[in-house]
Amino acid sequence: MSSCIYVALDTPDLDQAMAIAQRVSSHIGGIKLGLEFFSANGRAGVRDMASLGLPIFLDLKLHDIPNTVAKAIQALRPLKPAILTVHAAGGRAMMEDAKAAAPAGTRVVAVTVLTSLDNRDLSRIGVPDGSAAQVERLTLLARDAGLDGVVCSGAEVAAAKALWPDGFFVVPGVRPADGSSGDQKRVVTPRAALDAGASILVIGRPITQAPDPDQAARAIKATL
Ligand SMILES: O=c1ccn([C@@H]2O[C@H](COP(=O)(O)O)[C@@H](O)[C@H]2O)c(=O)[nH]1
Repeated sequence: MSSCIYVALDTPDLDQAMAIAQRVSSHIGGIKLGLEFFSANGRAGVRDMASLGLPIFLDLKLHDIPNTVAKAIQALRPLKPAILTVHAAGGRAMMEDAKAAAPAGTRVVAVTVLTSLDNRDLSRIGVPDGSAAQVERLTLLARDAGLDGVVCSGAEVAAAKALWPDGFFVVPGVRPADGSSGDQKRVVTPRAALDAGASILVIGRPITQAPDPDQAARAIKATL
């Protein structure tokens, strides 16, 4: 059975990303490449990673005016990523244009509230009523814009899924019970995220920074 774990390969080093992906490939369902990897390696690097045969989640979190986001996605079309992210805060028109520009078969999902933010951070950027309310608002906006799903923390995924039962829910900020949270502020365990309704789990440092990434991925998978 395919794994719901997407490993986040947050490194500028293509060889390192390739080596980790190969080591953990039997425990994961896909590879997540973000800004760090893409800024260093571009579309050619994404193609190299895709040669491993696993689905590619291109997590660029696009957030700009609708025309700019649509043109950026058109430039990414040849890569045919399985999943692509935009920020829901870019607004409904931006999300509609993002979906229209994406290749058929690519899930476009909207980041609601970054898992590195807590309610104090949100209050400082003009969101006084907390992450739960903001995730619900932006989930409805993403649904109405025709996207495929959202990114939220495991603490909000059950409520988001109740609003959008057939949505696709990406949950980062996932940590094994004994794991360090680092810069993540809204964290849950892999098992709790899945039980709450996550479609896929994004897991980076708990696997990539472990002394033995293969063993770490295997141990996390065993809890699911
Ligand atoms: O709200 C969000 C959206 C995306 N991410 C990304 O997920 C991984 C998490 O990495 P860890 O090392 O497991 O913390 C990372 O690539 C982020 O860019 C997120 O964490 N939160």
